[in-house]
Amino acid sequence: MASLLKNFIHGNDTRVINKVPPPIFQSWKRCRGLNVNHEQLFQDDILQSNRLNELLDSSELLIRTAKPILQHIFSLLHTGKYQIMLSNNDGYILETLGDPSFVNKTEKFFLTPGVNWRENLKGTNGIGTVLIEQTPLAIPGWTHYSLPVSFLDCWASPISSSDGNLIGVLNISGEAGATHKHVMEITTLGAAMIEQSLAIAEMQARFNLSKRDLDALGKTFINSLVPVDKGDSIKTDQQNFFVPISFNQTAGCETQWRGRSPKTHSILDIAMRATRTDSTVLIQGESGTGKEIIARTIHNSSTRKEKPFVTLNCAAIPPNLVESELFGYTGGAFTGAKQSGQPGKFELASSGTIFLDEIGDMPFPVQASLLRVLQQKEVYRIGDNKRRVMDARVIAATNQDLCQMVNQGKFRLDLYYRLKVIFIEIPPLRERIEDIWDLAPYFVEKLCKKFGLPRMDISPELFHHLVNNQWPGNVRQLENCIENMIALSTGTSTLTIANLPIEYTTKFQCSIPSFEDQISHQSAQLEKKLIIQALKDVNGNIAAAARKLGIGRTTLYRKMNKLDIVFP
Ligand SMILES: Nc1ncnc2c1ncn2[C@@H]1O[C@H](COP(=O)(O)OP(=O)(O)OP(=O)(O)O)[C@@H](O)[C@H]1O
Repeated sequence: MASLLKNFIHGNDTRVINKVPPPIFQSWKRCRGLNVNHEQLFQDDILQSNRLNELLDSSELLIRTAKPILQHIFSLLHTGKYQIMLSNNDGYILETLGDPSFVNKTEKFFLTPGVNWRENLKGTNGIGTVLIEQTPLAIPGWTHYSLPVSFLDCWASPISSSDGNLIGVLNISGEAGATHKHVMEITTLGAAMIEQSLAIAEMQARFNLSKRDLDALGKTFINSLVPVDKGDSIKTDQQNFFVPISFNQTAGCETQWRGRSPKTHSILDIAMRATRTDSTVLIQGESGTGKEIIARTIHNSSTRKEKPFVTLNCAAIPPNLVESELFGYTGGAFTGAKQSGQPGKFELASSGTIFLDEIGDMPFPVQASLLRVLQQKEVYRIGDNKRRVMDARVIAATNQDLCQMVNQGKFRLDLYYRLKVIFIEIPPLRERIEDIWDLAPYFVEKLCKKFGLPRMDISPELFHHLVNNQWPGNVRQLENCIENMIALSTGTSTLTIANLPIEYTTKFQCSIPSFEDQISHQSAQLEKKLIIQALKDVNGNIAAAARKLGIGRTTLYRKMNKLDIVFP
């Protein structure tokens, strides 16, 4: 393999071009064009300690955010014979972490903070070449343009800020020729984790800043309106002033419903449109996804908001009592009935909203009575023939698949359609994990207030743990987990993984796919991408694609089959 580079340096491009990955070939061309030294590695551009300290200070956020992630990914590199490096977007190494015996070996090759690894200085290498190509790359030892570093196999991935600017590179180096499993995937995942942590940190900073600005703005505004000596009225006006602000911030939605995912946005969008009418709404979603909170949001944002919001959990009361709970009864209507009689939930919800939770558990015979009420807009108490107008808006919720229940004859088709005039499906939290970025800090703030504790932050590692869990109990489980951590915390200002109760750590291990599994999933995706690209490049010619990929035709067919690749 090393002879390929020699051939290239001597100008034999045609011998090399098809045997070297295109980004490496381009990099070699750049290095040759710039006369980068092939035999020696020069000590160009190494920062003196004062300049290095300045650089480390100005990169503090990136380093602080990346450090725990570097430790985490180092723990995943099983043999430990690796060195991880973080560089900035100028190619300067900012931080390194590695196996001490291996680092001893690499130090003399300048893999230390303050050394610049731009491609024009050091030739083809993980940091420098990725800074130019801006894509994850594997740089096997023999592809390094500078011979002295050919003893290293490297993998590197770019790190971008939330606005898409390149801010650095994550590079992992190991001994060339050794067996390296999943290092490319670990590198790209590590870079993605750093990007995610930075986005969270930025968001927290922005939130704190805007809260400070808002407080300052509030004070200025009040001071300019109200004479300073009227302490009480200042307080009242200040409260009034903040009401429209928080109302606007939640896009007109009067119940706090957190979440930034497109799925949550579209749910809120349907919910807000539902407030304009009195049509029945059916909300479907797993337990703890927020069905009740969305029902309350619809009620609180509608013209009915001053009227009652009455809930009936159809699964929580004995089937024989559901009817009397819903419609009420007259005195002595049945054994055990109150002498004075009792209004039903429909009457109690008059002009407001009735929320029928777990509607899938409504007994079949009661479904017919409910349908009648919805159609005729009137209720009769059990044992009574006095007609009462039913003007409550009905919102029903279920965690079962009602359509399937209809097919199985367990739920009435006509009632199903009556309820499903507006349909809202809330996906499980694991399908909208971006929401955790809003939900977790929201619950921390809410629960700190509840327990009378000072504000707390969430460490980036804990955030990663939270966003990587499957949350089978959805938002409720997340809230309970955070409540647990806060309740058991002892004077900490930042919640970390150490605050997770043991049983939760075990649960995390059980419920999330192992890192190995995640990696093999990622590898499969990567493999799929490469195969599709190769097929595209050769217009679907299987033999040519197999040659391009360096595998046999049968293997390619087998892989296409396994990865569901259909290529016309
Ligand atoms: N988007 C959200 N923002 C803030 N809190 C939320 C959100 N979604 C759910 N919650 C909170 O999570 C908990 C569970 O929500 P909710 O009771 O609405 O779920 P549900 O789907 O009705 O559950 P179940 O099916 O078990 O009745 C509540 O404490 C609720 O306040």
